[in-house]
Amino acid sequence: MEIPAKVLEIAEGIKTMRIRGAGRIARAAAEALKIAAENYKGPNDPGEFRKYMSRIANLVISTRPTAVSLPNAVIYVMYNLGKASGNVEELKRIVVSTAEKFIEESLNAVKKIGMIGARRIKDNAVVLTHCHSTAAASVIITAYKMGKIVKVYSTETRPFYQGRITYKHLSEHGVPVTQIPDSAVRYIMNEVDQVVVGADTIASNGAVVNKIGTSQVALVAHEARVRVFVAAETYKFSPATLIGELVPIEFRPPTEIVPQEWIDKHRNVEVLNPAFDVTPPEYIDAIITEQGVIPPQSAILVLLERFGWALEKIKQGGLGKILFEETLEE
Ligand SMILES: O=C(COP(=O)(O)O)[C@H](O)[C@H](O)COP(=O)(O)O
Repeated sequence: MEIPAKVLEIAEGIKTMRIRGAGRIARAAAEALKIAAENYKGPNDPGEFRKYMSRIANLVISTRPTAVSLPNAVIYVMYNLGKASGNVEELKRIVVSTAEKFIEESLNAVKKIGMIGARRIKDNAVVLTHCHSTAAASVIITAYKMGKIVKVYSTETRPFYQGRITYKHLSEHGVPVTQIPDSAVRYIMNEVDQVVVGADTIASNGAVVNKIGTSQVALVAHEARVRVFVAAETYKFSPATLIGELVPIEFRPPTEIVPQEWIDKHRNVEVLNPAFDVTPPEYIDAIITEQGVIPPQSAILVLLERFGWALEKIKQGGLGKILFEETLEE
Protein backbone atom coordinates (compact mmCIF):
# COMPACT_ATOMS: atom_id res chain seq x y z
CA MET A 1 0.00 0.00 0.00
CA GLU A 2 1.22 3.46 -0.87
CA ILE A 3 2.27 5.82 1.90
CA PRO A 4 -0.22 8.72 2.16
CA ALA A 5 1.07 11.99 0.69
CA LYS A 6 0.49 13.85 3.96
CA VAL A 7 2.74 11.38 5.80
CA LEU A 8 5.49 11.81 3.18
CA GLU A 9 5.09 15.56 3.53
CA ILE A 10 5.62 15.37 7.32
CA ALA A 11 8.67 13.12 6.88
CA GLU A 12 10.13 15.52 4.33
CA GLY A 13 9.28 18.47 6.61
CA ILE A 14 11.29 16.93 9.47
CA LYS A 15 14.23 16.08 7.18
CA THR A 16 14.45 19.54 5.70
CA MET A 17 13.80 21.20 9.10
CA ARG A 18 10.58 22.91 8.09
CA ILE A 19 9.41 21.03 11.19
CA ARG A 20 12.19 21.28 13.75
CA GLY A 21 12.91 21.21 17.48
CA ALA A 22 12.72 17.95 19.41
CA GLY A 23 9.21 18.45 20.79
CA ARG A 24 7.70 19.49 17.47
CA ILE A 25 9.42 16.61 15.68
CA ALA A 26 7.98 14.16 18.22
CA ARG A 27 4.46 15.54 17.88
CA ALA A 28 4.76 15.53 14.07
CA ALA A 29 5.88 11.87 14.22
CA ALA A 30 2.81 10.95 16.29
CA GLU A 31 0.64 12.93 13.87
CA ALA A 32 2.16 11.06 10.91
CA LEU A 33 1.34 7.69 12.52
CA LYS A 34 -2.20 8.87 13.19
CA ILE A 35 -2.71 10.08 9.60
CA ALA A 36 -1.23 6.85 8.27
CA ALA A 37 -3.66 4.75 10.33
CA GLU A 38 -6.65 6.87 9.35
CA ASN A 39 -5.75 6.56 5.67
CA TYR A 40 -5.01 2.82 5.62
CA LYS A 41 -6.77 1.33 2.64
CA GLY A 42 -4.97 -2.02 2.45
CA PRO A 43 -6.36 -5.51 3.03
CA ASN A 44 -8.69 -6.00 5.98
CA ASP A 45 -6.04 -8.05 7.75
CA PRO A 46 -4.51 -6.99 11.10
CA GLY A 47 -1.14 -8.48 10.10
CA GLU A 48 -1.04 -6.36 6.94
CA PHE A 49 -2.02 -3.26 8.92
CA ARG A 50 0.81 -3.87 11.42
CA LYS A 51 3.32 -4.30 8.57
CA TYR A 52 2.09 -1.10 6.97
CA MET A 53 2.42 0.80 10.27
CA SER A 54 5.94 -0.58 10.71
CA ARG A 55 6.93 0.87 7.32
CA ILE A 56 5.58 4.25 8.38
CA ALA A 57 7.38 4.03 11.74
CA ASN A 58 10.67 3.24 10.00
CA LEU A 59 10.20 6.09 7.56
CA VAL A 60 9.45 8.60 10.32
CA ILE A 61 12.34 7.48 12.54
CA SER A 62 14.84 7.69 9.68
CA THR A 63 14.24 11.41 9.11
CA ARG A 64 16.65 12.78 11.77
CA PRO A 65 19.00 10.83 14.02
CA THR A 66 19.74 12.82 17.17
CA ALA A 67 16.55 13.83 18.99
CA VAL A 68 15.37 10.76 20.91
CA SER A 69 11.95 12.39 21.23
CA LEU A 70 11.31 11.12 17.69
CA PRO A 71 11.78 7.36 18.31
CA ASN A 72 10.27 7.75 21.78
CA ALA A 73 7.07 9.17 20.25
CA VAL A 74 6.99 6.34 17.74
CA ILE A 75 7.63 3.74 20.48
CA TYR A 76 4.80 5.24 22.53
CA VAL A 77 2.32 4.60 19.72
CA MET A 78 3.76 1.40 18.27
CA TYR A 79 4.21 -0.32 21.63
CA ASN A 80 0.51 0.15 22.30
CA LEU A 81 -0.29 -1.17 18.85
CA GLY A 82 1.97 -4.17 19.55
CA LYS A 83 0.11 -4.98 22.76
CA ALA A 84 -3.36 -4.57 21.21
CA SER A 85 -5.41 -7.24 19.55
CA GLY A 86 -8.50 -6.90 17.36
CA ASN A 87 -9.54 -6.22 13.80
CA VAL A 88 -8.11 -3.49 11.59
CA GLU A 89 -10.69 -0.92 12.67
CA GLU A 90 -9.88 -1.54 16.34
CA LEU A 91 -6.13 -1.34 15.70
CA LYS A 92 -6.58 1.90 13.77
CA ARG A 93 -8.43 3.36 16.76
CA ILE A 94 -5.55 2.35 19.08
CA VAL A 95 -3.02 4.15 16.87
CA VAL A 96 -5.18 7.27 16.57
CA SER A 97 -5.97 7.51 20.28
CA THR A 98 -2.40 6.86 21.49
CA ALA A 99 -0.98 9.35 18.96
CA GLU A 100 -3.48 11.96 20.15
CA LYS A 101 -2.65 11.18 23.77
CA PHE A 102 1.07 11.62 23.08
CA ILE A 103 0.50 14.99 21.41
CA GLU A 104 -1.74 16.23 24.21
CA GLU A 105 0.65 15.07 26.94
CA SER A 106 3.57 16.64 25.10
CA LEU A 107 1.85 20.04 24.86
CA ASN A 108 0.82 19.86 28.52
CA ALA A 109 4.38 18.98 29.50
CA VAL A 110 5.71 22.13 27.81
CA LYS A 111 3.22 24.25 29.78
CA LYS A 112 4.07 22.52 33.07
CA ILE A 113 7.79 22.96 32.43
CA GLY A 114 7.10 26.66 31.97
CA MET A 115 5.41 26.91 35.36
CA ILE A 116 7.91 24.73 37.21
CA GLY A 117 10.93 26.36 35.58
CA ALA A 118 9.74 29.93 36.07
CA ARG A 119 9.91 29.41 39.83
CA ARG A 120 13.67 28.86 39.44
CA ILE A 121 14.25 32.16 37.65
CA LYS A 122 15.61 34.93 39.89
CA ASP A 123 13.93 38.31 40.24
CA ASN A 124 15.14 40.89 37.69
CA ALA A 125 16.98 38.18 35.84
CA VAL A 126 18.97 38.54 32.66
CA VAL A 127 18.67 35.19 30.89
CA LEU A 128 20.64 33.76 28.00
CA THR A 129 19.26 31.08 25.69
CA HIS A 130 20.68 29.24 22.70
CA CYS A 131 18.87 27.92 19.61
CA HIS A 132 15.08 27.76 19.68
CA SER A 133 13.52 25.51 22.27
CA THR A 134 9.79 25.60 22.98
CA ALA A 135 10.43 24.18 26.47
CA ALA A 136 13.07 26.82 27.29
CA ALA A 137 10.84 29.52 25.78
CA SER A 138 7.97 28.32 27.95
CA VAL A 139 10.11 28.87 31.08
CA ILE A 140 11.25 32.29 29.87
CA ILE A 141 7.79 33.52 28.83
CA THR A 142 6.17 32.30 32.07
CA ALA A 143 8.89 33.92 34.17
CA TYR A 144 8.58 37.14 32.16
CA LYS A 145 4.81 37.21 32.75
CA MET A 146 5.54 36.80 36.46
CA GLY A 147 7.63 39.98 36.21
CA LYS A 148 10.91 38.18 36.85
CA ILE A 149 12.86 38.64 33.62
CA VAL A 150 14.23 41.98 32.48
CA LYS A 151 16.18 40.88 29.42
CA VAL A 152 16.95 37.82 27.31
CA TYR A 153 20.07 37.31 25.23
CA SER A 154 19.40 34.97 22.34
CA THR A 155 22.26 33.59 20.29
CA GLU A 156 22.02 33.60 16.51
CA THR A 157 22.68 29.85 16.46
CA ARG A 158 24.56 29.47 13.25
CA PRO A 159 24.39 28.08 10.71
CA PHE A 160 20.60 27.61 10.70
CA TYR A 161 19.82 30.79 12.69
CA GLN A 162 17.23 29.27 15.02
CA GLY A 163 17.93 32.33 17.22
CA ARG A 164 15.73 34.30 14.84
CA ILE A 165 12.84 31.98 15.63
CA THR A 166 13.52 32.49 19.34
CA TYR A 167 13.59 36.24 18.83
CA LYS A 168 10.21 36.15 17.07
CA HIS A 169 8.66 33.71 19.56
CA LEU A 170 9.74 35.64 22.67
CA SER A 171 9.00 39.07 21.15
CA GLU A 172 5.46 38.00 20.36
CA HIS A 173 5.01 37.58 24.12
CA GLY A 174 6.54 40.97 24.85
CA VAL A 175 9.84 39.60 26.17
CA PRO A 176 12.73 42.04 25.51
CA VAL A 177 15.24 40.08 23.43
CA THR A 178 18.74 40.98 22.31
CA GLN A 179 20.32 38.92 19.56
CA ILE A 180 24.02 38.20 19.82
CA PRO A 181 26.38 36.20 17.62
CA ASP A 182 27.32 32.82 19.06
CA SER A 183 30.89 34.04 19.41
CA ALA A 184 29.80 36.84 21.82
CA VAL A 185 28.60 34.48 24.55
CA ARG A 186 31.72 34.77 26.71
CA TYR A 187 31.82 38.54 26.30
CA ILE A 188 28.19 38.88 27.42
CA MET A 189 28.17 36.23 30.17
CA ASN A 190 29.17 38.77 32.86
CA GLU A 191 25.75 40.36 32.46
CA VAL A 192 23.83 37.07 32.56
CA ASP A 193 22.17 35.67 35.69
CA GLN A 194 20.89 32.36 34.35
CA VAL A 195 21.10 30.24 31.19
CA VAL A 196 18.04 28.30 30.01
CA VAL A 197 18.29 25.92 27.06
CA GLY A 198 16.36 22.95 25.71
CA ALA A 199 17.42 19.39 24.93
CA ASP A 200 17.17 16.93 22.08
CA THR A 201 18.31 13.95 24.09
CA ILE A 202 19.32 13.37 27.71
CA ALA A 203 21.53 10.39 28.48
CA SER A 204 21.27 8.20 31.57
CA ASN A 205 24.35 9.90 33.08
CA GLY A 206 22.67 13.32 32.78
CA ALA A 207 24.63 14.50 29.75
CA VAL A 208 22.52 16.75 27.54
CA VAL A 209 22.59 16.64 23.76
CA ASN A 210 21.36 19.91 22.31
CA LYS A 211 22.06 22.31 19.43
CA ILE A 212 25.71 22.68 18.50
CA GLY A 213 27.29 25.34 20.70
CA THR A 214 25.29 24.46 23.83
CA SER A 215 28.35 22.88 25.44
CA GLN A 216 30.37 26.05 24.80
CA VAL A 217 27.62 28.16 26.36
CA ALA A 218 27.56 25.83 29.40
CA LEU A 219 31.34 25.90 29.71
CA VAL A 220 31.41 29.68 29.64
CA ALA A 221 28.54 29.84 32.17
CA HIS A 222 30.41 27.41 34.43
CA GLU A 223 33.51 29.60 34.28
CA ALA A 224 31.43 32.67 35.18
CA ARG A 225 29.48 30.78 37.90
CA VAL A 226 26.22 31.33 36.08
CA ARG A 227 23.60 28.62 36.57
CA VAL A 228 22.56 26.49 33.59
CA PHE A 229 19.05 25.06 33.40
CA VAL A 230 17.89 22.56 30.80
CA ALA A 231 14.15 22.46 30.06
CA ALA A 232 13.13 19.05 28.74
CA GLU A 233 10.10 16.79 28.69
CA THR A 234 10.68 13.25 30.02
CA TYR A 235 10.32 11.79 26.50
CA LYS A 236 13.67 13.43 25.71
CA PHE A 237 15.46 10.96 27.98
CA SER A 238 17.09 8.17 25.99
CA PRO A 239 16.35 4.60 27.11
CA ALA A 240 19.12 3.19 24.89
CA THR A 241 21.74 5.06 26.94
CA LEU A 242 20.78 2.89 29.93
CA ILE A 243 22.90 0.18 28.34
CA GLY A 244 25.64 2.57 27.26
CA GLU A 245 24.56 3.25 23.70
CA LEU A 246 25.89 6.55 22.38
CA VAL A 247 23.65 9.29 21.03
CA PRO A 248 24.27 9.71 17.28
CA ILE A 249 25.20 13.25 16.31
CA GLU A 250 23.66 14.51 13.10
CA PHE A 251 25.92 16.10 10.51
CA ARG A 252 23.99 18.34 8.17
CA PRO A 253 24.90 19.46 4.62
CA PRO A 254 27.86 21.89 4.33
CA THR A 255 25.64 24.07 2.14
CA GLU A 256 23.94 25.26 5.35
CA ILE A 257 27.29 26.95 6.11
CA VAL A 258 28.61 28.04 2.69
CA PRO A 259 27.01 28.13 -0.76
CA GLN A 260 27.64 25.31 -3.23
CA GLU A 261 29.60 27.71 -5.51
CA TRP A 262 32.07 28.32 -2.67
CA ILE A 263 32.48 24.58 -2.11
CA ASP A 264 33.02 24.07 -5.84
CA LYS A 265 35.70 26.78 -5.86
CA HIS A 266 37.48 25.44 -2.76
CA ARG A 267 37.57 21.74 -3.45
CA ASN A 268 40.48 21.18 -1.04
CA VAL A 269 38.53 22.55 1.96
CA GLU A 270 36.39 20.28 4.05
CA VAL A 271 33.31 21.97 5.56
CA LEU A 272 31.80 20.19 8.56
CA ASN A 273 28.37 20.89 9.94
CA PRO A 274 27.73 18.98 13.19
CA ALA A 275 24.22 19.92 14.35
CA PHE A 276 24.44 18.92 18.02
CA ASP A 277 26.92 18.57 20.85
CA VAL A 278 27.07 16.95 24.27
CA THR A 279 27.16 18.96 27.50
CA PRO A 280 28.48 16.88 30.39
CA PRO A 281 26.33 16.77 33.56
CA GLU A 282 28.98 18.73 35.53
CA TYR A 283 28.07 21.82 33.54
CA ILE A 284 24.33 21.59 34.15
CA ASP A 285 22.74 22.78 37.39
CA ALA A 286 19.29 21.30 36.92
CA ILE A 287 16.97 19.70 34.40
CA ILE A 288 13.41 21.04 34.47
CA THR A 289 10.92 18.34 33.48
CA GLU A 290 7.13 18.27 33.64
CA GLN A 291 7.53 16.05 36.69
CA GLY A 292 9.75 18.44 38.58
CA VAL A 293 13.31 19.74 38.75
CA ILE A 294 16.10 17.17 38.98
CA PRO A 295 19.87 17.32 39.15
CA PRO A 296 21.31 15.84 35.92
CA GLN A 297 22.69 12.93 37.94
CA SER A 298 19.09 11.81 38.59
CA ALA A 299 18.39 11.31 34.87
CA ILE A 300 18.68 7.57 35.40
CA LEU A 301 15.72 7.67 37.81
CA VAL A 302 13.52 9.39 35.21
CA LEU A 303 14.58 6.79 32.67
CA LEU A 304 13.87 3.85 34.96
CA GLU A 305 10.47 5.26 35.82
CA ARG A 306 9.47 6.04 32.25
CA PHE A 307 11.20 3.24 30.35
CA GLY A 308 11.92 0.64 33.05
CA TRP A 309 9.44 -1.68 31.34
CA ALA A 310 11.63 -1.67 28.24
CA LEU A 311 14.92 -2.41 29.95
CA GLU A 312 14.95 -6.19 29.37
CA LYS A 313 14.09 -5.71 25.71
CA ILE A 314 16.74 -3.05 25.29
CA LYS A 315 19.32 -5.37 26.85
CA GLN A 316 18.31 -8.16 24.48
CA GLY A 317 18.37 -6.19 21.28
CA GLY A 318 18.66 -2.45 21.69
CA LEU A 319 16.03 0.05 20.76
CA GLY A 320 15.03 -1.89 17.63
CA LYS A 321 13.85 -4.72 19.83
CA ILE A 322 11.12 -2.59 21.38
CA LEU A 323 10.19 -0.99 18.12
CA PHE A 324 10.19 -4.04 15.97
CA GLU A 325 9.06 -6.84 18.22
CA GLU A 326 5.58 -8.03 17.30
CA THR A 327 4.64 -4.81 15.57
CA LEU A 328 7.43 -3.91 13.24
CA GLU A 329 9.47 -5.63 10.60
CA GLU A 330 13.18 -5.97 11.27
O1 LIG B 1 18.44 21.91 19.56
C1 LIG B 1 17.30 22.26 19.39
C2 LIG B 1 16.67 22.30 18.03
O2 LIG B 1 17.52 21.80 17.03
P1 LIG B 1 16.99 21.78 15.50
O3 LIG B 1 16.58 23.17 15.16
O4 LIG B 1 18.16 21.29 14.72
O5 LIG B 1 15.84 20.80 15.44
C3 LIG B 1 16.40 22.57 20.54
O6 LIG B 1 17.10 23.21 21.56
C4 LIG B 1 15.85 21.25 21.10
O7 LIG B 1 15.32 20.47 20.04
C5 LIG B 1 14.74 21.48 22.11
O8 LIG B 1 13.67 22.12 21.48
P2 LIG B 1 12.17 21.95 22.04
O9 LIG B 1 12.21 22.41 23.46
O10 LIG B 1 11.34 22.83 21.15
O11 LIG B 1 11.80 20.51 21.92
